[in-house]
Formats: sequence, C-alpha cells, structure tokens
Amino acid sequence: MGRVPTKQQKNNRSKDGGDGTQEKQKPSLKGAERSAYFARREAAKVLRVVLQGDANRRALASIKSLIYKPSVRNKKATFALICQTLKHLPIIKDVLEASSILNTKWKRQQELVYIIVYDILFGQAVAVAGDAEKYLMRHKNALQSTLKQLLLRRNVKNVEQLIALNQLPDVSLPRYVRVNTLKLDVDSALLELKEKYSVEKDDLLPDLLILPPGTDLHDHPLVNNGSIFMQGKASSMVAPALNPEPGWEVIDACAAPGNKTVHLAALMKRKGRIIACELNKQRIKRLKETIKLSGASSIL
Ligand SMILES: C[S@@+](CC[C@H](N)C(=O)[O-])C[C@H]1O[C@@H](n2cnc3c(N)ncnc32)[C@H](O)[C@@H]1O
Repeated sequence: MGRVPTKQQKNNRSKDGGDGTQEKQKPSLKGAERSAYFARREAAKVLRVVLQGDANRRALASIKSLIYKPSVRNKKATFALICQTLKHLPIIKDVLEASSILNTKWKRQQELVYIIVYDILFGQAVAVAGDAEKYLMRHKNALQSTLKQLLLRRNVKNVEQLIALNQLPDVSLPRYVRVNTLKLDVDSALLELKEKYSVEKDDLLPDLLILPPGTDLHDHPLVNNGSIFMQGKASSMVAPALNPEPGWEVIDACAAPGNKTVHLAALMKRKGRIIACELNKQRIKRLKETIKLSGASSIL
C-alpha cells in the first residue's frame, strides 16, 4: 500500500508541472492552449525516458507503450510531438548550443526545452503559458536567427535538407525521386540521371525513379530547378491514390512543405483547382516556395 500524500505534498505536486520540473503556479489556460501546455509536459516526460535509453535503438512501439499509460491524456498530440521533436533533435541541440541561451536551471529541464523549441521553430505557435514557454519565447528571435545561420553554414536551403544531412545514409533502402511532369517528362529525367547514377523506373508509380541507397541528389540541378523532387515512395503514392482528373477541385488539408500538393497539380495537368491549407506561418512560406519551384498554377 502506498502512503497517502500530505496536503503539503499535494500542493507541491500541483506546482511542479507533474514531471518534477520546477515551474511556478500553473497558469490558467483555456482550450487548445491548455491541451498544448499539458501535451508538452507529457511529451517531455516520455522524451526523458526515451533519451535515457537510446532513441535510435528504441522501437517506435516503445514510445507508444509509454504514451499509452493512463496518465497521458492527449495521446495522439503527445505522440506526434515526441516523434517530431526526435526527428528535429540534432538541429534543436545545435541551435541551443550555438545560441547559448540555456543556463543550468533550463539544462536540468532539457526535454521540456527541446519540446518547446521544436514548437517554436517548426511546429505550432507557442502561447506564452508556463515558465519554460515564457523563457524560450523571450529568446524566439535568437533561436530563429541561429537556425538561419546554421542553414547557411551547412549550405542547405531548408530544414528538410538539414535533417537529411544529419541522418546517416541508410545503406539498405533505395532512394526515390519523383519526376515533376509539369517541368520534365519521365524519360528525359531518366536519361539525364543515368549519366551519373544507376537509375530505374519504379514498377508501381510511373513518375517515380529508384536510385541506389545513399545517393545524394541535394545539389543536383534537376532538384534545384524543380524538375525532380526528392520524395519517398509512400509519400509519392498519396496523390495517385486519389487519382485526380484534370479539372477537379481538390483540398490538401495539411499541405506544407507541399510535395503532395504539387504532385496533385502535376497529375491534374494544371487544370482545376487545388486549395492548400497550412496552419503554420513559417511553413506557408516553404509551401509557397515548393509551389513556385514546381511551376504549378491554380493552387490557392
Ligand atoms: C506532415 S506535414 C504535411 C506534409 C505534406 N502533405 C507533404 O506531402 O509535403 C503536416 C503539416 O500539416 C500542418 N497542419 C497540422 N494541422 C493542421 C491544420 N489543422 N490545418 C492546416 N494545416 C495543419 C502542419 O503545420 C504541417 O505543416
């Protein structure tokens, strides 16, 4: 039998955000703000366990099993937040180190910091809620400009390229590129890539080409001019699954960075209308860049 906590212990617990981190009195929050506040703290607790092991060796199932504890209220949002934070973690760590904004107090709460910095730089707009949010939002400009400098230093155009650069080349999986048929036909792309790489057509998707594992096309002229998109097979299957016809009106509800939006535009041969929705202001910019690069029109 566990001991019943004293009134004082109960008061202390309600002040520490539930994860042992020293936050002042919980702010009074409403609706979405409140669930984001709790999802961040729940995600931080799980992230701490994951990082104490080895994030790379732990199977996704083990994150799921941590999430499915009854104490985690918003399981879907918490799971998404952890996966996205882990995906961006090397960048988040680099940005935090280069911006030198963390003192010992915040270093002790590093998992919560990682989660909030993910939201500030790549995710939802962060409402100024708990102490950690307040502290990090005060440094939002420093975090954003450090990220920009990091992109420049690593000679990449966007965060997706930086993530790809940080990942060790997977020696077992092939690389895929989708030919943007608004700009180039598949056979011409095949011919041009064959000059340097061993490349084949995918047997399922007519506009997809397969290259050997580890092939790096980040700076290839066909990528830079939007004739081909580095897009995985799963992602390239979504627009064909809808099988849109020219003239259709299609809604892409979660659009940025826009790979599937412009794939739809290619399948619809620029005829019809695509309504691309994106919640995140920074990612709207990226979506617009993708649309421009692809040469698609009729996307609202
Ligand atoms: C995984 S990404 C989408 C990738 C995109 N479909 C592609 O193929 O390039 C999810 C996007 O949905 C956006 N998002 C999430 N909830 C949204 C909502 N309620 N309305 C619009 N966009 C949303 C996120 O900001 C994020 O940019």
